[in-house]
This record gives sequence, C-alpha cells and structure tokens, in this order.
Amino acid sequence: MDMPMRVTVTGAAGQIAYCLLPFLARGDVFGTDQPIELVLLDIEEAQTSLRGVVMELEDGAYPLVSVIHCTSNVSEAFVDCDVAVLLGAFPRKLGMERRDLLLQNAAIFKEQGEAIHKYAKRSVRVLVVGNPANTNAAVLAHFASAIDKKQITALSRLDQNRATSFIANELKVSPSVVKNVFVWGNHSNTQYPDLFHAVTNRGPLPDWLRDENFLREKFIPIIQERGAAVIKARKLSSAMSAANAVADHLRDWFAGTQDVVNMVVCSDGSYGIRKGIFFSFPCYCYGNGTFEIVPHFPWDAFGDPYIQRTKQELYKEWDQAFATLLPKSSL
Ligand SMILES: NC(=O)c1ccc[n+]([C@@H]2O[C@H](COP(=O)([O-])OP(=O)(O)OC[C@H]3O[C@@H](n4cnc5c(N)ncnc54)[C@H](O)[C@@H]3O)[C@@H](O)[C@H]2O)c1
Ligand SMILES: O=C(O)CC[C@H](O)C(=O)O
Repeated sequence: MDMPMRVTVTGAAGQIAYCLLPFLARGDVFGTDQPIELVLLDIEEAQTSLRGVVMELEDGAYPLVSVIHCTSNVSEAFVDCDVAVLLGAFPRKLGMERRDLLLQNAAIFKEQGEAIHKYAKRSVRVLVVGNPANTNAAVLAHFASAIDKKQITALSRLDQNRATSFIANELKVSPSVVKNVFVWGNHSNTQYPDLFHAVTNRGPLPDWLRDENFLREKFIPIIQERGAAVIKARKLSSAMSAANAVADHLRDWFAGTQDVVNMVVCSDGSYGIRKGIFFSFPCYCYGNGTFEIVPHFPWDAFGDPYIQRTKQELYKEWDQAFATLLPKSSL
C-alpha cells in the first residue's frame, strides 16, 4: 500500500460531492492501492448535513479511507493537501443567468486560492468544478501564485462525455469507441464541441454527422445547452454526471491515458488564446498530474466563429472578475 494521499473536497455537503465521494473512497479514481485521507470543507450552516455524509462514508466501511476530517475553516482544509477538488460554490438555479454567479463565486475562489498558496503542498493538484469554472480557476491561480499553473485545471470533461454519448447514440455504438471529440473554450453555452477530428473504431464519422447544418442546428446547441436542460428538468443542476466526469478527469490526469481528453487549463498562448486564460483544450495526460495541450489540431473555418465567441466570453469574464477582486492600481 502507498502512503495516504490527502484529498480535500469542498462543497462536501452538496449534491455533486454526494455522488463523487463513493468513487474516491472505492479507489475508482486514485487506484485500489492508494489510501486516502478525506478532508471535507463546507460552510458552517452545512456542517450538520456534512456530518450525515460522514456517517454514510463510515457506514461504507471503505478500506482505503484512513481519515475523514470535516471543517468549515478554509485554512485548515488545505493543510498539506495533495489534491483539491473544488465543488463548493453556488449552482445556477432555474431562472438565474450564469453571470449572476460570477462575482459571488469568484470571491470564494480568491479565498481558497490564498489558502492553497499558504497551506497546500507545493505539488498539489487542483480541479475546479464550481461555476463559472474557467474563470474561478483563473482567479484561484492568481491568488495561489506559489502553485505552478499547470497544476490547476477545471472541468470540461462533462461536456466531452455529453458530446461523446450523443454521437454514440446517433451511431448506435458504445461511447467507448468514440474518440477525439474536442471541446474548446468556456464551460458555458458558448463552448465549441468539435467533431472535426472525431473517429470511431470504424474510422471517421459518417458525412451526415459532419454536415454543417446538422452541427449548427442540432449537435452544437444540444451540447451547449445540456446543462440548462438538466436544470430545467431536475430543477437542480447536474450532479451524477458531473461527479462521473470529475472521476474521469482525475483518473486520467493521475493515471495517464492513451486517449485525447479535454481539460480546462491555463493557456500558454496555444492556438492564439491569451496567456493566463483558462480555456478547454484537448490534452494528452501522461500520469502523475501532468499533461500537454495537444498541438497541431486546429479547428476549421466552420469552427472559427465559435472559438472567437467563447474566447471573447472568457476575456470578458476575466475582466469582470478581476475588476472587483483586485485593487484598481494593479489592473
Ligand atoms: N464544471 C462542470 O461541469 C459543472 C457541472 C455541474 C455543476 N457544476 C457546478 O458545481 C458547483 C456545485 O454544484 P452542486 O450541485 O454540488 O451544488 P450544491 O448547492 O448541491 O452544493 C454546493 C455546496 O457548496 C457549499 N458551499 C458554498 N459556498 C462554499 C464555500 N465558500 N466553501 C465551501 N463550500 C461552500 C454549499 O454549502 C453546498 O453544500 C456549482 O457551482 C455548479 O454550478 C459544474
Ligand atoms: O449552470 C449551468 O448552465 C450548467 C450547470 C453545470 O455546469 C452543467 O453543465 O450541468
């Protein structure tokens, strides 16, 4: 057995955490030889509910979980942290716009970035899930300046899984044989799900799945609006599929994979995206929390307006978030 890994989950009394914690506890993410110490952070008002979650974890009798620690103290939550899974944020409810969340949630990621900067291990890996995930990750990276930005990612795997499942359903094949579905940009309804390089085990996608009208009128809007459709149906934002995507993202980031996967990462200027912007790119994962943005897979002329739109949305979110979080003199 390896040394325990200290995994901090924020928003631990929330609905994504409720679906995610069993994956972590069973070894489905970090491996069945990897013990974990769970540190569960939520706000003071959620501590009673969090205690119920801990009771259920205890009742799971998971051999890999060596310690469970609950707290509402942000500093305490990140002491010696190896992996931080940041779910804690207010989700969008029916009738709310994403921009309503931006300022409220950015303040949470400033505070958590500062705590990670001070208390986490320098090797910590951070996954931001709370929305608006890309901009929250950018805020966190700014305030956790001791941490290499390549150690901070946000979630676009749910969008990849949605797009992959959609194509598999259309072709009546298993999602496991659909590869190279790319998701560019913001985890929002401006994202660009891109089938230009997608293949199945039978080869390239058939022409009708690459038809521009089909892409423009059906595939792209369905994937872009899928989160909103789930909110409309459940009156709550996605949780089971989000937790599954978090598990996929972390497993591939830590164990490595032969497949190209999509992650929101800090742009190094790749594909002309401004440095520092957290943007969903197709990535190679080499294991142990390392990755590389896939080079040489540009979008075509059809994709370009979508990329411009999602890029502009992210630049605007950046300006809005940092205008309130930073003193005017440093902007
Ligand atoms: N990136 C994605 O693909 C994706 C997918 C689904 C949901 N989300 C987002 O994930 C977030 C969590 O969703 P959920 O459905 O679990 O929401 P939820 O409301 O069920 O749970 C959120 C939890 O966060 C806690 N919280 C609030 N402020 C906090 C703080 N400052 N510190 C610690 N905890 C805090 C709340 O008390 C609550 O327990 C939302 O922002 C949602 O929009 C992202
Ligand atoms: O608030 C939203 O529109 C989406 C919530 C969540 O990120 C999802 O994709 O299901």
